Amino acid sequence: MIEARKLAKHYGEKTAVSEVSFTVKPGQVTGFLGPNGAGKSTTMRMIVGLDRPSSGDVTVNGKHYAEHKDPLHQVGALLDAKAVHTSRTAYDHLRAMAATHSIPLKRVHEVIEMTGLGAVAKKKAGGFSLGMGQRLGIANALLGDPQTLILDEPVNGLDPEGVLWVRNLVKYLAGEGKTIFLSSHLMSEMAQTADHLIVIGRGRIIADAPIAELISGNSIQKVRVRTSQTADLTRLLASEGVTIGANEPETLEVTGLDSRRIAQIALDNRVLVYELAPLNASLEEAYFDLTKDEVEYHSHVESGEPTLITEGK
Ligand SMILES: Nc1ncnc2c1ncn2[C@@H]1O[C@H](COP(=O)(O)OP(=O)(O)OP(=O)(O)O)[C@@H](O)[C@H]1O
Repeated sequence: MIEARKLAKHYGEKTAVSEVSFTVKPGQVTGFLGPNGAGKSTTMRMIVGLDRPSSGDVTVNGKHYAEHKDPLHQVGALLDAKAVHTSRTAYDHLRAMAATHSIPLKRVHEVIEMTGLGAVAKKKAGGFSLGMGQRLGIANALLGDPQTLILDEPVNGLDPEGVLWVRNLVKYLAGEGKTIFLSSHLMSEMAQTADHLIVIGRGRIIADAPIAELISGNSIQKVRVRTSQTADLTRLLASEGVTIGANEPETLEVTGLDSRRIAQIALDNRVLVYELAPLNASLEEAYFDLTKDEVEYHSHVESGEPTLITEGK
């Protein structure tokens, strides 16, 4: 369990995190989302004591990270996959970590096996690809079989098999009752992995809810209707005050009425409808809706050339 209370971090004039309060519960995967520069990494770093809060407080399993006598058994973190001795082999890195935390060598072999590092374990970490570096970072986080796992962008650089492996791993660990807190910019991946989401924008929490609730509450539900009588149906639905889009022949996308009501109107007026499909809103839509005013760095592509502009600084 991670509990943040009015947690804040300022760098001079810059507020990276502004008095955030949230709880990350055991037994589920909690995703941490937000635009670039929103404060995700800073928050995660404060949880494990790598950054000192300017004010407020955060505890893991009831204590500040530094107060735990067995920190690696309490919290495993992947915050920067490049934070390894480049001249050490993966095996030596994990072995040194285990030796300094009274973790048996057997566990080193276990995490190497679990993370698929077997073939490269005796190679120097400095020569690792991004994906192999991520796997080593995850192996490191798992070393103490921690109750709480914090992963900043764990799937960054992983191949599709690796992405699937991380998804299954964190779901399995959550099922075992562990607390899992992970960030990712990959919306489709987050939608498939997380049970609960915390969304941060410009250092403030803008949503903290189960993923299904967040999607249904922050996106527009549409129904796709296929009919050869698009003109007739458009006229009939127009009187109901709906918004109708039409991007394909014989197809309408209706916003503002549910499929049952559309079916009833079509039946009452002898309009033949051969498909009626509620369109599932995506996490991406909900996310863009939630964060549209919170994005610090916008990409502009009017001229074909992306430009970075900074607001609010
Ligand atoms: N050491 C630092 N000194 C000054 N400003 C910092 C420092 N670390 C972070 N910041 C600023 O704090 C804000 C939050 O940064 P942070 O890295 O936590 O965001 P993030 O949500 O993790 O972003 P990203 O998705 O790009 O990784 C940013 O505006 C960043 O520039």
